Amino acid sequence: MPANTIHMAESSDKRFTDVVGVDEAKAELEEIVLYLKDPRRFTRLGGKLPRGILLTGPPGTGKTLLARAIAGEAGVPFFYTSGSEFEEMFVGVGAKRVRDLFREAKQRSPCIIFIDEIDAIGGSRTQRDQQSMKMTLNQLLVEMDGFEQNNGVIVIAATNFPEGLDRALVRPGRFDRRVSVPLPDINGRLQILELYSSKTKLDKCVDLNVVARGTPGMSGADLANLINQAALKASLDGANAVTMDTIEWAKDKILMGAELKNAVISEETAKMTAYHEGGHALVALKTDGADPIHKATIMPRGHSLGMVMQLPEGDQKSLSRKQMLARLDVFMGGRVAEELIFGADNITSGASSDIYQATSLARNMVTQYGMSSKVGIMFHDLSTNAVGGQTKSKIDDEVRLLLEQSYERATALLTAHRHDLETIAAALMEHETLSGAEIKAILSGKGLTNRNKPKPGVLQRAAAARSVQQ
Ligand SMILES: Nc1ncnc2c1ncn2[C@@H]1O[C@H](COP(=O)(O)OP(=O)(O)OP(=O)(O)O)[C@@H](O)[C@H]1O
Ligand SMILES: [Zn+2]
Repeated sequence: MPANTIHMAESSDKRFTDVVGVDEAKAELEEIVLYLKDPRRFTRLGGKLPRGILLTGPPGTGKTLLARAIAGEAGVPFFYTSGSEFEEMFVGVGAKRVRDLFREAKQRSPCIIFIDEIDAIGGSRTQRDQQSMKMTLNQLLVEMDGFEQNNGVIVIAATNFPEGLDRALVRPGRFDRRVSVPLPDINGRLQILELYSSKTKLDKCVDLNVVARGTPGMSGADLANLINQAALKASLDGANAVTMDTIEWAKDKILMGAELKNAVISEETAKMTAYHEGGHALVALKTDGADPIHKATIMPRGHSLGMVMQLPEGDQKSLSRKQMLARLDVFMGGRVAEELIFGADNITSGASSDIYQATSLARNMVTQYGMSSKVGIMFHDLSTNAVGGQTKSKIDDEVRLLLEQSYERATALLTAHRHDLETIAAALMEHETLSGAEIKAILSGKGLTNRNKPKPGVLQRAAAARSVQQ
């Protein structure tokens, strides 16, 4: 096949309603649709557009689908390519392909060029032929630099590894708008499950809220697959509807097939994480000098099962001793909560990063900030041999003391407010993510007011209506 006929424009029948649970990304992309519908009018009215848009996020979260939906909404041609495709057939033709692609796209404008896995040409690793890749990448940069604002071609690229991209690609005037397409939260998962089960007959025992709660870490593609597998199994079994058991079966099947096994967490782990993060949050809330909580979450991300994010107030170039002690206490809060609720035998390794951070802070207090009377106001450089054995052990004693006292303060605090800890943990298990304000509202008994809780979808409402009737 001659290289210049390889790029065929598709017409997309996808719409924004086909992509759910990623509302923020959709909102950010809406103006692109307006632009594509009438590029000249848009720019005449003063609209400024990014040249290229980078969709970032884990596999299967709907990046390709979103790009197709933009084309569908705007009614413009969609050129699909993937980074690996440029090089895979004949090494060295990548640059020519890029040139051909853009030429064709300009002829069909307004239109969308979508480049999946852009890291395959724009990344630094895994390339067989560095020289050829560079030429491909350079050609892409040349094409993008040659764009005029109103020529009607929008380039959208997707990657799972934005960090690995060549700097030149993300410079202003190139892929200068980044839109994140994250794994869906509980509400998003519910919407995706509803979308894909709308054409499937569900038994009334199926509560998609429960399924959504039990599938953290799954992407949209996983959830679509979950419903599909369950429907297949039900029809093979000759059943006339998908039951909760069938869904459990499908979930196991998917988890076994994927590395997701670690990503999707068990109910038990979720509970442990909820108390752990709840412990951090409650100590932060009740300790004078601690930074305010931005949010707490038990959504797994990377290697972490959850986290509490704090927002330091103002611009903190230096911290007081009181603020440092508060930080130590907040670090301790996670482990202390685990121990308090589940017993000393059941504490987990989940606190290892907390312990590491607390220890480094305590050590800095002793060796760099002159905050230990026993060690004195003196800088000790532990990375050299300049610190004698006796001093070293004195330093260790002081660090240990700081950590132990902090552990005791956190234990006293969480023991006294155990009920609040349970309230936060329960709310985290229900909602996965809570803002600082929401945590305060829950503790003051106000509950969550204007939060878009997982709304009972059509199917649940129907199921609820059925169960009331019976
Ligand atoms: N948010 C979503 N809403 C509806 N369907 C989704 C969503 N996310 C994923 N899907 C389903 O999963 C399929 C795969 O998603 P898609 O190819 O768009 O993911 P991607 O983010 O481009 O993944 P990759 O990084 O692996 O290319 C879609 O065709 C769709 O069926
Ligand atoms: Zn922790």
